[in-house]
Amino acid sequence: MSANDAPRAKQPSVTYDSAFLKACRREPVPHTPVWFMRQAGRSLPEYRKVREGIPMLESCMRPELVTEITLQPVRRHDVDAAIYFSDIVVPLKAIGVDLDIKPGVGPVVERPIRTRADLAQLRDLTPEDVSYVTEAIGLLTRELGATPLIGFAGAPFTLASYLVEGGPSRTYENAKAMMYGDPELWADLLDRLADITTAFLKVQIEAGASAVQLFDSWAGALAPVDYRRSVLPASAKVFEAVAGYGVPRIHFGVGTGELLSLMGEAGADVVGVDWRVPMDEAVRRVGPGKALQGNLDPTVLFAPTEAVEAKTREVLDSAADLEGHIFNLGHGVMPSTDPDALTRLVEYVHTHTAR
Ligand SMILES: Cc1c2[nH]c(c1CCC(=O)O)Cc1[nH]c(c(CCC(=O)O)c1C)Cc1[nH]c(c(CCC(=O)O)c1C)Cc1[nH]c(c(C)c1CCC(=O)O)C2
Repeated sequence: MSANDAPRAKQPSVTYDSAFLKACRREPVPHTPVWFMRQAGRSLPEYRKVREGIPMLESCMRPELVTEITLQPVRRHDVDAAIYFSDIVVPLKAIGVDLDIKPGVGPVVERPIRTRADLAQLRDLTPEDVSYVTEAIGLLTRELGATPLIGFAGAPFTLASYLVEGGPSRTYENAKAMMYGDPELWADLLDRLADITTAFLKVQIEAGASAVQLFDSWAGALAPVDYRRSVLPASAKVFEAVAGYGVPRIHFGVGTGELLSLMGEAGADVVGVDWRVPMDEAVRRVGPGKALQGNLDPTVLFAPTEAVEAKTREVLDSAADLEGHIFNLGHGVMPSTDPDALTRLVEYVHTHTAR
């Protein structure tokens, strides 16, 4: 099936005119829309309460719990979009990869993928493998009404980094050794992950997600030449495969200042920017025709309110000439962030950009 034959998403028309989707489409907005990566999670006491005694991956498979956790930051902060509560390794778990999310560590893979034979761990993902996602998104879109829901998945490189290393890494030495030493195996691994990621995004869009974000969180570890040759083709395959749905596609990574133009080239409608590159410079690197998302340093929220406001002003000023700007942090909310600081930040952006 080519991208253009893709079934149309069950796009709830009530979300179409939201500030978030307008900004993604680079249309005029009533105010700059705001949401936060990792807005659902450990910064919220109500999250810690409902998660008590339930392991992370198990919580991702309970539709009522997923719905409640996804809605918590929307109720509390008045953000312009919800992000589906899950994790990038959920689709891998769903096809039977032996992995767990260890508190304070992150995803840990029992049998890391190092040889061609290890690829057998990765079969195709079917909607039945993640029926709880379809169910949760059905519940969520009803509750959310006019507030758009963002679906997401891990990009092939970031997923591969966990699968090859066996867990979080600072250097990605095993993944890079495969990329340089056995380019064919590497390309086959990323291609298989692209198909799994595509299937997972399609489930979310067909269930009612209004936009999707591809997290290539660790792509910043790569030089542009290696990103273009060994990573971009797999991410581009994902973006192309969901293009026909017409929902905005966001592409995000950390430390990707030198990759911004390539990340746009991969096929995104919106490029996420971390805090290291100001938005006016980011737009020059990405080029015309794409909206940008970002980019307040998440650690700024630990400073007094006046400092948060001054740094927020800087972001808004550097984004003032953008055609489409979605305000976000440059990476996820840190667990020890004061949730009230997030609520104040949303209100500040809304009032200072009201048109
Ligand atoms: C790299 C990555 C992962 N997971 C994710 C990424 C890409 C985003 C990024 O760059 O931060 C994506 C993710 N993970 C989670 C979300 C929820 C939705 C949201 O953004 O609000 C999203 C979008 C929940 C989660 N994912 C995880 C938690 C914490 C687990 C818990 O609450 O018990 C949550 C709320 C676990 C996880 N999962 C992962 C890590 C590094 C960790 C943290 C480990 C730790 O410090 O404990 C892998």
